[in-house]
Amino acid sequence: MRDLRELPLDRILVSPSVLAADFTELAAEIDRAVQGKADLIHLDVMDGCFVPNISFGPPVIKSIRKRTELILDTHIMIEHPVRYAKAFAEAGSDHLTFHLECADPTAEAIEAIRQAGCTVGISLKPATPAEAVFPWLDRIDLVLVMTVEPGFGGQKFMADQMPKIAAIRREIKRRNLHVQLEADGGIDETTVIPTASCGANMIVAGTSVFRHPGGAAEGIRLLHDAVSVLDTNL
Ligand SMILES: O=C(CO)[C@@H](O)[C@H](O)COP(=O)(O)O
Repeated sequence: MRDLRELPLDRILVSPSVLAADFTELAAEIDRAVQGKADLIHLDVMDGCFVPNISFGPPVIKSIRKRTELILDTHIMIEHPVRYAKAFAEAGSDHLTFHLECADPTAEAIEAIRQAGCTVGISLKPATPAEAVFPWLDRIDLVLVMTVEPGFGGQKFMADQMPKIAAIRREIKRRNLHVQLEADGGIDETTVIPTASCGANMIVAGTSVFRHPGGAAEGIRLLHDAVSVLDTNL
């Protein structure tokens, strides 16, 4: 099963971001996340234009694809998703989340990603209000709320994004939509609590997983343990 639409909506899922992994042993890092019961693998693609950083692209994704059967949850922080959707799909991405703030028209980006055979997500930078994604909710599979400015791992969690997560959760519920609500940036076993309490059911974590002194599996376990006692009301 490699279809994001088949993942549960009523359970907290963890998507470790390989941006924080040790790239000299990427295969082993992926194995550790899989053994630690990651639900997906999060891939942060940065083009040096949409965000002031460059990470990796299709060749690295192609290598990761060989290592795991988990859904490759690919966050494309790029200006032109329309131009590159097919290349990411061919490399092995199952899901592509683009930014509402990118240079391409939103409808065209959604169409290009569907045409490429991937499920579709829209991400919002911290300054973009929740309401901006509402017109698109019935055409996508996932909303990604950034809890840091996109571009770098290891930043401080922005608690002021919690009302946005809560507002999007309310709208998904009100319209009874099948949409995953993901949060990303600065999430660890402490900050996951407000994030999940406000209604995010998919958690991206880089530093707290791949840089955990006890290893990636321990980082994932701590996130799951932290939310296991919550009444998340998803
Ligand atoms: O998309 C991004 C950054 O732009 C994130 O996926 C971060 O890379 C998450 O890393 P941590 O904040 O958990 O270190």
